[in-house]
Amino acid sequence: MTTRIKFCGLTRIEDVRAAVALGVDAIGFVFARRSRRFVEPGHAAALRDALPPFVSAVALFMDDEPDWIEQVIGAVRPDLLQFHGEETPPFAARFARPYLKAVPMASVGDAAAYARRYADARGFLLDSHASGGAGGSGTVFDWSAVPRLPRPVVLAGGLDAGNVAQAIAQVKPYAVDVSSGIELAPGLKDAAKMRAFVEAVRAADR
Ligand SMILES: O=C(O)c1ccccc1NCC(=O)[C@H](O)[C@H](O)COP(=O)(O)O
Repeated sequence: MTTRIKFCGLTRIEDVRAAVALGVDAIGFVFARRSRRFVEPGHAAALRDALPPFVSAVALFMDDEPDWIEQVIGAVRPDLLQFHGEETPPFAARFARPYLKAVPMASVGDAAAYARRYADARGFLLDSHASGGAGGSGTVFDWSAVPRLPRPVVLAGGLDAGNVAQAIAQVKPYAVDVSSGIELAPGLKDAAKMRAFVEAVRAADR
């Protein structure tokens, strides 16, 4: 099976173009203001316009106000929302857009029960949320704790070109998601690391 690839936390047009040229499936833009990878909606809209058909734009939020989320949706027209905080299932559903729910694997005891709560989620992004933080920590969690889930699993948290093949072999996720592992600095991606990551995923799929 082909493992889908999402690159997250992009802020520069050259990084978006490089990711598209590598054939990634989705690009994540972070609209949580506390993030070091935050992008203004107007700038993200320009980045989004560089995406060809069949490459998805994903808008990330973390306990943000509904007005802010609506503003971002209006400006960026994301294909998918991604919620990283304590958003409840009704809150996540109120925007009438498909969404992923991030599951904080470092703190959630029963990930399957957690996932069942979010009956409307299109998939679950399993991340470490290291030290009670958000996402994008660059920290791996214990992959043996990944249960069978009723909808697609997007594996995130500390992935890079060196460990993603092992992660795919062990978890067999629908998709992998990376931010820190393809960066020079927060929000600034590295062309060589992006390429190495995609090549490692393709090799793992063969
Ligand atoms: O990236 C952030 O700064 C961030 C802030 C608040 C909520 C979510 C955030 N990022 C989510 C992600 O980018 C993914 O979880 C990520 O791909 C995994 O990150 P990493 O461990 O750095 O690869």
